[in-house]
Amino acid sequence: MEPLKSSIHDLVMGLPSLDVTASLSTCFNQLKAVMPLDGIYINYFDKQQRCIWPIAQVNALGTESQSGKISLNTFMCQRLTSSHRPRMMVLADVQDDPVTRWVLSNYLPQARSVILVRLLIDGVHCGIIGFYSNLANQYNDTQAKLLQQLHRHFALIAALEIQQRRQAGSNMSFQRRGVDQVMDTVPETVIGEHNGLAEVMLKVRSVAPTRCTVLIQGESGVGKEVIANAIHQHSNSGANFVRVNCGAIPEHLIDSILFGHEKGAFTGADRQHKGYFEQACGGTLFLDEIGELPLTAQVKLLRVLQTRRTTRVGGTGEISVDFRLITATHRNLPQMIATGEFRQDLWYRINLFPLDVPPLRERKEDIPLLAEYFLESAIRRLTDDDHSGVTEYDTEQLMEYSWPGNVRELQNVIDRAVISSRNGKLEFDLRGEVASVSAITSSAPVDDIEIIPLDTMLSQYLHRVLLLCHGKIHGPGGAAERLDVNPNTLRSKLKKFEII
Ligand SMILES: Nc1ncnc2c1ncn2[C@@H]1O[C@H](COP(=O)(O)OP(=O)(O)OP(=O)(O)O)[C@@H](O)[C@H]1O
Repeated sequence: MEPLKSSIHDLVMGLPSLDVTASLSTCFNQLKAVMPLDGIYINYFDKQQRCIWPIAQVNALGTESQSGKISLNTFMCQRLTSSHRPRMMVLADVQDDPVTRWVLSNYLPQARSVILVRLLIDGVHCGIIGFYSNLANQYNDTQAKLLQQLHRHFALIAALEIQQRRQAGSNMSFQRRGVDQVMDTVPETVIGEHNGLAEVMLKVRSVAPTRCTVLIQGESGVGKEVIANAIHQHSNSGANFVRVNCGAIPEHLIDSILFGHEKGAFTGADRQHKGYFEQACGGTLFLDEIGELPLTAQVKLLRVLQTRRTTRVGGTGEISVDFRLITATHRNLPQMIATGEFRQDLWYRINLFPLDVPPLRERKEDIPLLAEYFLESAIRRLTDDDHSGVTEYDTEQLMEYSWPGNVRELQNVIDRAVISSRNGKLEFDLRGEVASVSAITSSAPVDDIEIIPLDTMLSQYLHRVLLLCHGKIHGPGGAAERLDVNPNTLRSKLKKFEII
């Protein structure tokens, strides 16, 4: 331990610079010779905005000043500001502390064991400096106590750095707020990108800059749209991302919506409308639920992909359209080709780079991070109350469930838990599916049950639900909302059972 002690003594006496990257670099070079160390990072805790601002980090490749922010939920903020949180912590594994696990999963997923030294100014927590190794179980309390001597220097640096950033970009936080609003619909970061979605994201990064056509496949609610968005973001094109839900366009409007129309092309066309192909020019066109596109529209889409030209309804001239195409479906397209519901030639055109997004039950390691992310978003959107956060017991429960509705179902379960929480304590109801089935059968005496095929049962049940909802599928009070399923999923089931 002596070498570490004397190195830290030298550092405390001799860190002359108030420049953050220079200070981190000096520390890293001296300390890595006397303790296990793969990197050091420093970040700032912003209580008002309930987030962490990464400031800088150093590793064997050099130093890096950082930007961006990591949102925290109420539970995480409470943990950080709690007077019980020790001034330094030794984590044998980052998994041992939910806040550190969340923060590092965003930008240092390789870190395993960490010494955290809190940076306090006038006793107020303003951030941390973290010393990490990529291996678990590398540190002890003696090392942590020695490293704690560096906290004053880095607390000062963190405070100065944040002050400078605030002055330099008083409109930066405004811009970030804009991004946050977008995050509530399509998240900027893909949760699980370093865990259960690591392989998918590897493909995303390699295909993104190529403008190659991508077909994203996966069950309903797995995050296909999130992946499509990530491809667009990693392509750095900066141009439009136009999403079209093919299942949501009424069949008689498909032409005018995809291709656009000229003024007067039909009754009610009181002005010219640019179609989605035109709107996506120079950027990305994302055709979601492509399996729902009727055959007539499939033929027209194929023609656009072959010629890269479209004609507006009621128009005469052809318009060149240049866009990157991403499609997605939860349907089995080869099976649809076999039954004549999907054109094989179109499938060849769109299936250039297939990307499969695995269901949540096959990547359960993502559940804790997703739960924390959704909880934070639900609290922000739905309540002003404080919440206890996701306890270890809750996480176990969430991990045991099979999530037939995938990530979307997890998000709904968390929203419901926040809405129905009492005294800030969350209660997860994972019996949604079971409850509705028992509601149908409970009216019949047990020994009187006629066993019928599941599909017949489902078809009859959906038929009754639709009658109850006066035929309304989409929107408030509609069958999809009452059944808590995606309207497109419901629509395809209703079509399958020939109810609509
Ligand atoms: N990896 C992820 N990180 C953060 N949020 C996610 C992730 N995956 C899914 N979500 C969220 O879950 C919900 C469902 O995701 P999304 O709409 O992308 O699924 P989908 O596969 O396109 O569903 P569908 O087939 O029904 O269209 C969305 O609110 C999305 O923001």
